[in-house]
Amino acid sequence: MSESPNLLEINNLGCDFSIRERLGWRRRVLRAVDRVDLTISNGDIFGIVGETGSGKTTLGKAIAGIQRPTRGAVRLSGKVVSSVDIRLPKSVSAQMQYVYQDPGASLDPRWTLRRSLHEPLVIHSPRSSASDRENSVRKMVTAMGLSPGLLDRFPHEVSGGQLRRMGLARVLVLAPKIVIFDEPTAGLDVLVQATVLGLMRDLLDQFKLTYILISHDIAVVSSICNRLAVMYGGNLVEIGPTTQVLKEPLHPYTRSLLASSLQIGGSRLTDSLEPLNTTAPRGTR
Ligand SMILES: Nc1ncnc2c1ncn2[C@@H]1O[C@H](COP(=O)(O)OP(=O)(O)OP(=O)(O)O)[C@@H](O)[C@H]1O
Repeated sequence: MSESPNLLEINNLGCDFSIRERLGWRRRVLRAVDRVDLTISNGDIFGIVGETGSGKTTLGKAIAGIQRPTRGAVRLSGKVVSSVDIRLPKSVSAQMQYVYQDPGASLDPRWTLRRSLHEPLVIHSPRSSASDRENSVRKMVTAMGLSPGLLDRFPHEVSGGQLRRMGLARVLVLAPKIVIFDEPTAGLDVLVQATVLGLMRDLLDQFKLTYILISHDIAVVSSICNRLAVMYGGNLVEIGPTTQVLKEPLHPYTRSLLASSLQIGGSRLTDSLEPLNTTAPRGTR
């Protein structure tokens, strides 16, 4: 079988939840994600933007294999890795990493940072030697701009920014192909946002990564992503190169998202209208 040119292909993906009616015990089906078709190429920084409850996190988790889809399939390099009846195998799950809003917060407060950073390698490469693991961990911590000396400390003994970087190091030490960031800059002030986005960019180049970036903030997504999808009510209503989506939004929801973002922080958004990759096709539904 010839290898697909797309790193990731998502076909007709859907995720339903069974939820209880407001009154009584009857249940109904909520289509959190429906009929999502997407292709992501090597090196893409692909943004998914939409309002709260539009299904961004559910979609991200379904792609990463954390949420089992109800319909459709996810293919990595042409091979089905997740569908209704296929659960992401361990060998593949290391290749697609999901990063929660603050990756530092997921580090165990009772463990030294060294133990937390070794742990994913112990799970995914159980035959690796302790010294090989230590080398990989030190290399990654250094790439994050941190001193390996910090590895002897506990989470409460480093700064918030250092902890966030340690959390990211824990994800990247597995050498994933695709990293899915869920709201990586939410709750940060604009200067720290810029630092986090700058670090993400550096790591992408250094480790040849591909990103999916989930955010409710179209200005943040536009500042770093070369392609953008707009999510509304569980559907991707618009997909295209970032510059085109910003300049010529096709869907009314995208237009209203842009209008409200321009009112809040217009200069940030217009700054990101610099030419990015405009060659990829776009569409709306
Ligand atoms: N485990 C679950 N059980 C039932 N409903 C769920 C579950 N997870 C999410 N939902 C619902 O699915 C819909 C999509 O949720 P999701 O978290 O994917 O949205 P989102 O766009 O990421 O929102 P936010 O920006 O607020 O994080 C929402 O209506 C949510 O209430």
